[in-house]
Amino acid sequence: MVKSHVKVWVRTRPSAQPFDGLKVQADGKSVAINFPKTSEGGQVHNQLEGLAFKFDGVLDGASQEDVYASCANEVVDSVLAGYNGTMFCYGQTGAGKTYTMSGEAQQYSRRGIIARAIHQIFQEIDARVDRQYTVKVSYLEIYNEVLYDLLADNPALSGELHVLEENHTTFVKGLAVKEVRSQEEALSMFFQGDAVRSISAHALNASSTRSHCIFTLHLEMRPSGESSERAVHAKLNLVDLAGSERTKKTGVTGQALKEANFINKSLTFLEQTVNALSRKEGHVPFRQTKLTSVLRDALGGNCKTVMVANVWGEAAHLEETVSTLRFASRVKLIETDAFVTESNDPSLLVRRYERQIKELKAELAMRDTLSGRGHISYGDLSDAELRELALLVKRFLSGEADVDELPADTLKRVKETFGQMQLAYQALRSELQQELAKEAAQRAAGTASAQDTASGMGPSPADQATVGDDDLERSTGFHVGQAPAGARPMTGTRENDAGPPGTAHSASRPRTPATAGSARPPTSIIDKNAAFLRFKRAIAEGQELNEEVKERQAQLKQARQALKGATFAVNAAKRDIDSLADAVEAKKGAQGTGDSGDVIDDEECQLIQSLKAVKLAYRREFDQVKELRTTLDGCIQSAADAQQALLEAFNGWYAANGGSTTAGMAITEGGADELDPGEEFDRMEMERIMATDPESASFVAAKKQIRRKQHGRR
Ligand SMILES: Nc1ncnc2c1ncn2[C@@H]1O[C@H](COP(=O)(O)OP(=O)(O)OP(=O)(O)O)[C@@H](O)[C@H]1O
Repeated sequence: MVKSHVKVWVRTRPSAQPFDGLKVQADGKSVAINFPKTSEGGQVHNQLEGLAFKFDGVLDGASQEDVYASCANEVVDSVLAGYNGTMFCYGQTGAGKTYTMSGEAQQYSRRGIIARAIHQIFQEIDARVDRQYTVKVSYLEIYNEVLYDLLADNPALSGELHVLEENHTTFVKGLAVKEVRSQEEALSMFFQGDAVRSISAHALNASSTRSHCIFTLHLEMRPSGESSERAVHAKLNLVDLAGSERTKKTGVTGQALKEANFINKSLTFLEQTVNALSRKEGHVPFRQTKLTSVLRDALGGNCKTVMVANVWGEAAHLEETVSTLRFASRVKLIETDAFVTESNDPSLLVRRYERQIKELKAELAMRDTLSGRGHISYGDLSDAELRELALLVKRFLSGEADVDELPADTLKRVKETFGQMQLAYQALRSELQQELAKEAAQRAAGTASAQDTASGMGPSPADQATVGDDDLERSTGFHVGQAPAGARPMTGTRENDAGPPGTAHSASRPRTPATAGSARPPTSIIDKNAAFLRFKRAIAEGQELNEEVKERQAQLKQARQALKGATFAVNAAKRDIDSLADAVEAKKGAQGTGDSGDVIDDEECQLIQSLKAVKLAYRREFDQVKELRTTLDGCIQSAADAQQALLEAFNGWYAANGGSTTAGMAITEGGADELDPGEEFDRMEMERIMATDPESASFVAAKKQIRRKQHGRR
């Protein structure tokens, strides 16, 4: 942070009738004013004979070039070094503020500070190959306490700007900040804005500017290339204030009087602000007016600031000159704290983080390989993996897979497993509710038409839907039991009520694998499972596809084993490397570090050669692990594809044979295949029991289980 006082320079406007009581001292920094005597020989000014002021410099009769070199050049250098800078011209109407800041547009030699600053900035940009710059410009006008954007397409309609405060700094919300790529572009922006500035003829100035204007150059600088995501931001505010005037003296009326009142009021607030700052008061009334709000940083914040006090050194303007110099001497007391503002470029930061993630993943993969976990993937599960997991969860729920088979290698897989369980649970609950409702409805209808049934007119018991079917139980792992009389489906607990449409894939919800998703309509799951069995066993297409599934699953198993073997070999090689490296170190230690340290004996030479060989073997094994990992991925996909093909073919066949393609189906991979004719008979028997005498279902089921165990023993 650089603490500095605001630098103040005084510039005198050339005059044909200079006031001889105004003297610039030999040091080039001080001004002395000797007040004239009244006709009666008294003092005109508060009984004072004179006043003396000292500034950073007095520019008397100085050319535009000299003015720039003396007081502007240094600020612009600071801005190019990353500090904010502000230059402002203050003085009475007609004292030469606009001439100093903007100059005379028609004459190049008389161009002002703005044009010269633009030139200096672009000259520096052209000369620096080690830095990249982005330059933007804005042009703000404060006229009668309203903010206007002089670079807006229609500046007259741009009065919707607001000064906002953020982190003790202010900015104008809505002000256009336009990028310029060359000196020409920046200058044409400046001229374009200048052309729409509020100018009107005045008694003291034929082309008086009736507003405060701030032309700002916004710079963003960073080292060339992509090496750094840090960027430095700096602003250069070039401010041309409207001129103060004594309206009684100038006799302005109408619009000019209104403008003068606004100008004087805002300059009075500026003076109050400067007074508070110079006296280091606790409260500084920045917010009293737009001007002080906008100049907040320049006056007491993060900025290097220079003021040019323009004076019109004629006897007629003595009072205004004294007032300007008094104000200037107070401004000189103000301290600012300038510091370089750095920010991070988000796009470059993202690239750096991506690089880091890649490196960390590689590191993790290496560690996993070394610890025998080379097959683990930390990324999102592919659709094939998701389908495989859904099948595994279903097998687990139906009791066909052991809990040890569930993945526990990464948190992602564990979470996904729970997600799949949640999906399966919701689907089952929905199906069961529907089955229960159907059953209850049928029972109610059965009571009502008992007469019809007795006379053989109702549906046969075997045709009725069942609850607690053994196959269902087997496929889900849940015991359904018996629906209580009068059971009704629960409301508001359907699968679809789990969330609004489209939320099923949100981060907090389990992802639905392509073959296992979608809400299921009330169709008999048992019938469809039985049909699936038939399709795989008795239908040629189903048999063929089922064989394919089995073959690919066998390949998958083989690929897993191969990967396991290769991982084991890598670990063995790593262990060999470690022990050989230890042996080499031990040998070196035993030989000591004398002059003969570079000479090695046969044994050490052999150890080193073995180490080299093992390292080579390790590299080979490691490459093989990588290759096998790719093969395994392919096998997972291929097995899932085969399963998918089987399901699709089955659905087609099922629909063609009168089944509903939307009916839910518990895929009992392998398990359902194991139903023998006896079990098939059991299942049919259970269906019949549930239809005729549901209360005996538990009894029958228990018997059946015993039968199954006996069958297993056989
Ligand atoms: N140093 C100077 N050298 C030559 N001409 C000057 C100088 N200073 C001012 N002038 C001339 O004086 C006139 C008034 O100057 P200018 O418009 O810059 O005053 P101002 O302080 O901006 O007034 P206002 O507040 O009314 O806008 C202009 O015609 C300008 O060319």
